[in-house]
Parts: sequence; C-alpha cells; structure tokens
Amino acid sequence: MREEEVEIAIKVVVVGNGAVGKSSMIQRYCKGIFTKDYKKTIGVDFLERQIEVNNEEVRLMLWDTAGQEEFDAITKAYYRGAQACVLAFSVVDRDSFEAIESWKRKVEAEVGEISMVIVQNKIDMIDEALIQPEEAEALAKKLRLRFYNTSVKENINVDEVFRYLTEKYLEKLNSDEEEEHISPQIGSDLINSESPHLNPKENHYRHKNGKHRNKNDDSTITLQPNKRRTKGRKNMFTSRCSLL
Ligand SMILES: Nc1nc2c(ncn2[C@@H]2O[C@H](COP(=O)(O)OP(=O)(O)OP(=O)(O)O)[C@@H](O)[C@H]2O)c(=O)[nH]1
Repeated sequence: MREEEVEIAIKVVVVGNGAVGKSSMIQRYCKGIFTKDYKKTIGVDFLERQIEVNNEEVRLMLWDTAGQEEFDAITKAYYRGAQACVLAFSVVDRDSFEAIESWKRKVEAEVGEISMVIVQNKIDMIDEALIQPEEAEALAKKLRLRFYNTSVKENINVDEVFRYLTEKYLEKLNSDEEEEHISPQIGSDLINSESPHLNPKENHYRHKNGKHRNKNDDSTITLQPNKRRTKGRKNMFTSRCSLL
C-alpha cells in the first residue's frame, strides 16, 4: 500500500507503570520482536503500523510513554490528540494493577473520553501472579472497559488488543459521520471546527452528550491529531519509526 492511499490514522497511547511491558508490546506489534532486556523509556517515543480492518486501511501510531512518575510532566503533553489508549499492568506487579485507575484519570484529564482497554501483561508468568483473575475482571467491569490478558513474550493477544481499539474507533467514526449526515447544520459546523488536517495543532473532541470541547492550546504537542479520514492527502508521517 502506498502512503498516500492511507485513509485513517489513529493515535494510540500506551500507559501504565514502569516495566509492565509497554515498550515491549509496541515493539512486538510493530516490529515483531521481543527482547528480554529492560531499558526504561525516557519521555516518549512512537512506532507505527498499518492494518486493514473492515476493508479500511488504518495507520496506527503507537505512542510509548514512560511509566516512571518522574516523566509525568513530559508524557502527559503527548496524550493530547490520542483517540485510543491501552492501560497496561503486569500480572506480577501489584502496584501496577492498583495504578490503573490513576492512569485512566491522567489520560482523561488531557483528552477526555476516548476508547480504552485494560491489558494485563506477562500472563506467561501466571504462576507468580499477584493479582487474582476476579480482581482484574472486577476492575474492568467497574471501569466498563474490555479486558485482555497478554503475553508480549509469547505473542499472545497483542494483535487483538490493537484490532479491538481500531474497531471501536471506526465504529465511533462511522456513527459521527452518520450524525453529520442526518444533521447537515451540525455537520458543517463540525467540519469547520474540526479540521485537524488543515490545522494540525487543533484538536477537538466530541463527548457523549454531543458537546464539543476544544483542547487546543499553545502547549499542545500533537503530531497527528487526525480523527477523520484523510483520503487523498499525503500523510504527515513519513518515517516508520521515530524517536523523540
Ligand atoms: N515474561 C515476560 N516479560 C515481559 C513481557 N513483556 C515485557 N517483558 C519484560 O519486562 C521488562 C520491562 O519491559 P518494558 O517493555 O521495557 O516495560 P515498559 O512498561 O515500557 O517500562 P518503562 O519504559 O519503564 O515505562 C523487560 O525486561 C521485558 O523483556 C511478557 O509478556 N512476559
């Protein structure tokens, strides 16, 4: 597939405590590799991958954020413009499980409500688990989020996580488009106010109640805030892998 044929781009942020496997997950998904070494992420970086879902070509930009609190101030600026989020913890790290709600709040404080999923990683170490299956399920139920068990090491369920988020996003995109179609007045209003390809620094969000919120400010660091189709436009991203 040629770059200019890509229609939809989704920014996904992967958050969670340090060493739960965020970088490993993104590397596994985008590069198909797994390394045993732990190199803590300093700040943020991202990788991308294109997939086809429901006959749509989708470019996923996966933003890997540092789990260590010392980097919070840097990383939260990068949440902006995200359309989906992976909340990750490790089955052998109790603190990381208990931190999930706070990660959710941090992301929502920056971007409002977006599609999210809870991921319990390192399921290959289930014999040493510090979280009971019922606890994880109860958390997912409470937060009303889909829950996945993954092993990045064994390549279990990693593809499924990102496919699910993509499907959720496409659903939302299609329902937004239907709404615009039904209500042309509101639709044109939306197009005027939400033109992220025309002004890549702008970033607007639609909430469940139908209101729009402009989160744009000068401190926004958003490389690809596009939540709309980009047919016929050359994508801003030309590199497969960038370090920031
Ligand atoms: N056994 C096992 N180890 C894993 C798995 N995923 C990641 N790891 C290991 O866990 C360690 C931490 O992984 P990272 O991907 O660096 O963790 P991170 O969440 O990005 O950490 P920060 O950059 O500090 O936020 C590394 O040694 C990985 O090899 C897994 O599914 N199973």
